[in-house]
Amino acid sequence: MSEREFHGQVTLDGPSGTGKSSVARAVAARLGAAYLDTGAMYRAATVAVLDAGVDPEDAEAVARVVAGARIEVGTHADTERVEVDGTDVAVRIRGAEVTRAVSAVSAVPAVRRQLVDQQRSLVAAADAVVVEGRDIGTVVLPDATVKVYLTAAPEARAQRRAAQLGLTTADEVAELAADLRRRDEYDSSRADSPLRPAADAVVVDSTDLGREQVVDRVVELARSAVEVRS
Ligand SMILES: Nc1ncnc2c1ncn2[C@@H]1O[C@H](COP(=O)(O)OP(=O)(O)OP(=O)(O)O)[C@@H](O)[C@H]1O
Ligand SMILES: Nc1ccn([C@H]2C[C@H](O)[C@@H](COP(=O)(O)O)O2)c(=O)n1
Repeated sequence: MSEREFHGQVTLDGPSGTGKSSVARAVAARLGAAYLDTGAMYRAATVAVLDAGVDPEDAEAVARVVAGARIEVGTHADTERVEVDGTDVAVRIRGAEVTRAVSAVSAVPAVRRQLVDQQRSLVAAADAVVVEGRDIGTVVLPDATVKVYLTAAPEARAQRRAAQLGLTTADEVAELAADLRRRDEYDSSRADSPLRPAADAVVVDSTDLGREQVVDRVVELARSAVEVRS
């Protein structure tokens, strides 16, 4: 099978900063597949909550605000489109204010139901798609063609994130590491759809792998899965 003949779904789940987005985009480009960043959807929902002046820990109010928000994301690997009620929030969703609040918003079951429905509709419209998040292999697409759970040592993740943001001091890296730990803990311990590998996921530890090596591994898994099925 050539890479471009892939039809199906590749899921990439894992903790924060393991390389899901960068790997998923590159895999989608190699496979000629659509790309869905579900974290961006929870981040967009968080923008709506913050703009409504609602406490992210107030589950009822959060659910009400998100139910009334129009959240739209693109599915092209080479461009990012994220809008809330027609406003472009692609840059804002990556800011510290949203990052601090997103775990609480994404733990609200009604928010998850709404966004999972939307994610499944977007996936259904694509012949081939790479989807990244926390619960894609376990909840959103339990019958996906290939499931990958990406991990990396916490120190490597903090260093990579620091390099990405241009932060250099030990204090800055320590702060990033603490934020990653806090989000992992929150995302893994919530009652609804906690972060965990699906039973049939292939675990890929990227601590000692370059990004391209991880991409090669995932593309190879996609190719093998289709060959085994055909
Ligand atoms: N194997 C790798 N080796 C070195 N750096 C990497 C590797 N994979 C990804 N990176 C870099 O690590 C940083 C974090 O990656 P990325 O944003 O893709 O992670 P993520 O899992 O999507 O994070 P989050 O869940 O917080 O959105 C980026 O700068 C990316 O280029
Ligand atoms: N399928 C998903 C995707 C994301 N989340 C939550 C948990 C994360 O902390 C947050 C932001 O995701 P990121 O952009 O860092 O990948 O959104 C989730 O619960 N389920």
